[in-house]
Amino acid sequence: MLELKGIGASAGIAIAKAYRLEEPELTVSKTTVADQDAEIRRFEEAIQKSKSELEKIKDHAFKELGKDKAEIFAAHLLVLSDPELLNPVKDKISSDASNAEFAMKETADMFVSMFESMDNEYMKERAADIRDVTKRVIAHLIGVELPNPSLISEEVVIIAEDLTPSDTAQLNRQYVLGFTTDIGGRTSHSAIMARSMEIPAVVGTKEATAKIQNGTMVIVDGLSGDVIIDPSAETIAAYEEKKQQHEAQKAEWAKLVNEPTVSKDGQHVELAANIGTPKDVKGVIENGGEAVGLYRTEFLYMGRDQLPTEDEQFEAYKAVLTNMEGKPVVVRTLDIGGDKELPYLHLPKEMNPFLGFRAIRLCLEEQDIFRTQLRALLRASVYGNLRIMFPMIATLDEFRQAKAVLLEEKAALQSKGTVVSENIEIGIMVEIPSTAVMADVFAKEVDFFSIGTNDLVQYTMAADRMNERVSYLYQPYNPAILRLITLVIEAAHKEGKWVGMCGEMAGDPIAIPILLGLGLDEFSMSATSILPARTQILNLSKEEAASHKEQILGMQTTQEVIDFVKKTFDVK
Ligand SMILES: C=C(OP(=O)(O)O)C(=O)O
Ligand SMILES: [Mg+2]
Repeated sequence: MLELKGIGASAGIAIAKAYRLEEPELTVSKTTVADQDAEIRRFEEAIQKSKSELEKIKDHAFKELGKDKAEIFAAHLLVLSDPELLNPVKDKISSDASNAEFAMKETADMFVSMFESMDNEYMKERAADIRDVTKRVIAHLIGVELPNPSLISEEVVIIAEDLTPSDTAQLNRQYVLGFTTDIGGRTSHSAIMARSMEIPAVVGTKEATAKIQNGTMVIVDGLSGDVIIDPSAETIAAYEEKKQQHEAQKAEWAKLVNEPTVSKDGQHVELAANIGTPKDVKGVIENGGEAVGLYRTEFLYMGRDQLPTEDEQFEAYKAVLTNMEGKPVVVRTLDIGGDKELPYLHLPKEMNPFLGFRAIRLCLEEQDIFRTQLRALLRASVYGNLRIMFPMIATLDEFRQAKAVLLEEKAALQSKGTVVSENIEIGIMVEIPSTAVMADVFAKEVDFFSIGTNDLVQYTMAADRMNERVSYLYQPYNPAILRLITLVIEAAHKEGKWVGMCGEMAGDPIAIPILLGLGLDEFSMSATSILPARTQILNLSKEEAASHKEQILGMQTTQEVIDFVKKTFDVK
């Protein structure tokens, strides 16, 4: 039995066999074959096996994830039937007496570099398809198994170096009971996805892949951040018990689903949820969310091979607004970049993607993408209470430009007779320190702020939110962060505007008493954090929390803040 310590990223306990999700080694080298005909047959068999595997994946994707995702695999199947790719491979085997894997790789590399150098989106996508299927064929030829999380059909815990947000979105909740990764932090997007999918997860263990073999029994404790490898029968029994306690606790919280969030001294605050897809609304309702405080629309653009159309987006936004039945829904415009990539945009690799061409910066430059999204939002606005929010605003000028584009699209729609709501609030994320510092200036022009502490902390502390080696610097309760938050809340209230927070800090039991005392109006968090947060706020007095404001803001270190909150507000 061995124990690893990581970061509890999604509450709950999973006990199951390990399933290692890794990119296998697929290097090939050239050898000379004596029987070229036999080698060609071996190649054809590998193609057949790859095809039947892809057929299965395609059917599964169609059932579980819909037509769009299934089409990716249909395109892969077409590549595997294309004589323009297959014949040169066979020719190479015959003429050079080359081994099949080497011939396949050489031929595929030639097509990939040819297609990639063309200034044509379609051809670039075909290059990506060829790269993908080549991996599969070579894996068959050299006898290596490619992992495929969507084909898992028994209960497992996934072990990976890292999971991309779209890997996470494709996990089958029925069989994937939990996951653990070497890298990542609580605010990496795979962790955020895990919380919205309610899959227990521990990230940033540094050595899960080095220490855990396929098939080993593993316990993932997303509450404490512990991962137990090859546990004894007693340990399993103890964790089964802890799991049941957690379930019982959840049942207690569930009694507050329809209660308002009112502090002990009668002050109401709004508890909202962060969502990534329209399907997440069900979890918001089940967990008693009073609003959607952040709809991360970028997930609509991910895990596919082209941009979503205006109509597809309209349907998604309409579904969220309709299902929230008039409760507020803050939709954030496309925030791509950082750890959220869109391969089909073919953006050049950057040295510092979190500081690069992303979010509103990209939208103001690639206005077709931005305007399509805004039109879809404006058309959907009549189905509920829509609020539009721009991400990563660093300057007032960016906000003004984004708002001007929105108003232009609104006027254009109205001139064509489309009805658009007149009550759409327009706000911004505060996740860049310059914007927090200038909040008094912004407050005169925006309708609301939502503080994105996931990024605000990383930019203020200069500590990458994904990098577990600097996670000691990732300090949401650092007085520097608390002072920035205070600047924003005070500036907004002076102008009669409201302030929310949609970074993970909003659902954190240590942060909640501080934020309540600072006057935060709306707390937006993973849906599963809402009921514990409500329970906590029902037992806090806002006035008393506010009475500690100056003292907390005057503290010198993060630890001082933590110790004070734990003692004063009885937080575990
Ligand atoms: C909510 C935020 O946005 P994201 O986590 O999507 O970057 C944030 O930065 O706090
Ligand atoms: Mg952010």
